[in-house]
This record gives sequence, C-alpha cells and structure tokens, in this order.
Amino acid sequence: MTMIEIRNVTKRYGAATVVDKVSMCVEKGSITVIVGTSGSGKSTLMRMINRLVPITEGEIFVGGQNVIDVPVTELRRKIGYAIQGHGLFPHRTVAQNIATVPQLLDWDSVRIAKRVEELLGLFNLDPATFADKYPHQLSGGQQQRVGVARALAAEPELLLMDEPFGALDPVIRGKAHDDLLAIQKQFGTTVILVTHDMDEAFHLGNHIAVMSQGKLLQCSTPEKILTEPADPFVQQLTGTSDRALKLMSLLPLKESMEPAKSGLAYALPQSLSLRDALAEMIWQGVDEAAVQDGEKAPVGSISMSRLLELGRKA
Ligand SMILES: Nc1ncnc2c1ncn2[C@@H]1O[C@H](COP(=O)(O)OP(=O)(O)OP(=O)(O)O)[C@@H](O)[C@H]1O
Repeated sequence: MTMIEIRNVTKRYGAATVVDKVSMCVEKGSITVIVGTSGSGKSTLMRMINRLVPITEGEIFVGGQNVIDVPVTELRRKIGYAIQGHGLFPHRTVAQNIATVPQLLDWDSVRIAKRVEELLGLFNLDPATFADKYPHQLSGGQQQRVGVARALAAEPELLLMDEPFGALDPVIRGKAHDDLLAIQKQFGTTVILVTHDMDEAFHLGNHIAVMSQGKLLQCSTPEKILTEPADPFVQQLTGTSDRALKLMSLLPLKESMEPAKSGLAYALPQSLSLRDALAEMIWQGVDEAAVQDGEKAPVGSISMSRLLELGRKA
C-alpha cells in the first residue's frame, strides 16, 4: 500500500530550482533513505512532505490525502520529525519533551505517562533515571534517542528523519540503527530518512532514493541500486570498490549456507548477513563455522571459501 506519493514536485527559490520535478512513491511500513551530494535537495524534498517548506509545483499525498488539504498543525502532529541535533526543548525534562505532541493532542495524563515510559524502555533509557533529567544532563547519544522517542510519541504512521544520526560516533550510531529497525518493525512506521552515509543507507533502507542537483536519479531497492545503477552518478555515489561487501551485507546467511556438519567448534546465528558472517569468521580466525537457528539448533554450516565464492559472484 502506498503511504506517500510525490507527484512531479518542484521547489524554486527565485531563479534557483532546488527540487526538480521529482516523482516517487513510498510504501507503507517501509524505510526509504534519501542520499545525494550536499545541496542536492534532499532535506527540501523531505520538508515539503510535512509542509515545513511550501511546494512550488506538483502534489504530495500522504495516506491518500493531498497535504495541501490538511491543516498544517494537524499534518505536523500526524507526522513525526526528527533532526540532527535533536531539537530538544532545553527547559523541559526528558519526559516533558517526549510528551510534547501527545499533550497538544489532549491525550489524558495516564495515557501520556504510559507512552513516555514505554518509549523510554524501548530506547533503553531507564525511566527512573532519565524521565526527570534535562537535555543538557544527557550524552549526545541519549539526547538523540530522546529526539527520536519524541518524534514517535504520538504513534505517527510516518516518521521523517533528517540526518538523525549524523553527530553520533560509529559505535553509538550502530546501536541507534538497531533501535530504529526494532522500533520500526514493532510499530510498522513508515520512515523517510536523509543521510550522507552510504553504509547507513544500505543498512537501513528498503529503498534508496538518489538525488543530484534537485533531480531524483533513481529510487530502487539497495540491490538494484548496486547492480543496475540508472546513472553513472548513482554508481559513483554508491561506491565501486566495496560493492561486493555492500551486496554481501544484503544477503542472508540463512539462504546461502551448506549442509550441517558435526565437529565445528564455532557457531554463527543464521540471522547474520554474509558480510557479518565473514567479519565474524575473520575475527574468530576460523575457516568453517556451524550455523544455528534462534534456538541454537544446528541448521547448516558455512566455510570461508564458500563466503569468498559468494562475494566474488556479488
Ligand atoms: N530557504 C532557502 N532559500 C534559498 N535557498 C535555499 C533555501 N533552503 C535551501 N536552499 C537551497 O536549496 C538547495 C538544496 O538544499 P537542501 O538543504 O535541500 O539540500 P540537501 O541535499 O539536504 O543538502 P545537505 O546534504 O547539505 O543538507 C541548496 O542549494 C540550498 O542552498
């Protein structure tokens, strides 16, 4: 089902066309990542969805409704928005920050308190420790999680994220990705995320939209972007040297393993991607490993030579 339809949308500032006749659809419950060089119009395109930026030409439909027909306050309350630097209110506690939109929507206080506690739990922020803290008392990573929790507070079906993880160091960023994927799966939220980080795009995106100079060059699955780039710029942006590793990160170990064998000292979960399996085996120094299901029962095996063969094909 289509959640967002962008039809021939253009944004001009004076003589400058910063978004140029862009059309794309976003499926409900999917994550679409917009990538492109600096100034290519990514944020502008996204900000036209919740009307933070007025559309010059074209139309955007959210849930079948033309955004122009929805009062702007109602639209923004329905659509979560998380930005780099989190935009938290400095004089409101963590709980009060998260409660912002539910309060505007007149939720009763019991429902708000329950939702705040649920979100803090989901983001691994112990309510007893964090609910009454102020933003300046939190680390950057914690502030970022509160920013995303706040954007999700009123259970939006759609979440717009503008480089939400840009300021995080790589380890915390990885954790933030895991959180987002888990929460997105749990709530079925549709997500549009703008990033500069291609690894982030390939890790999170069901679809990747590539922009250059205001134009949308391609919007496809990560596999298609890598194997059938629509334009030399797409190929250049998505990288050529580590293409095999990127593709391996999209392929599940479960679908490529060999038959189970006895006597293997090391085991990997079948939920890993081929890339993570390769990284684990290099790290552990093993040439062959058992593959286990969620109950730790053996379901197959994988060898280094098989992984390399699959990587070469990728
Ligand atoms: N209010 C504005 N007035 C005039 N020009 C603007 C305005 N907002 C954005 N622009 C211009 O529109 C172009 C696209 O900006 P936008 O922020 O959408 O790009 P972006 O791809 O998100 O860039 P970045 O990755 O650097 O954040 C830029 O050239 C920018 O200077």
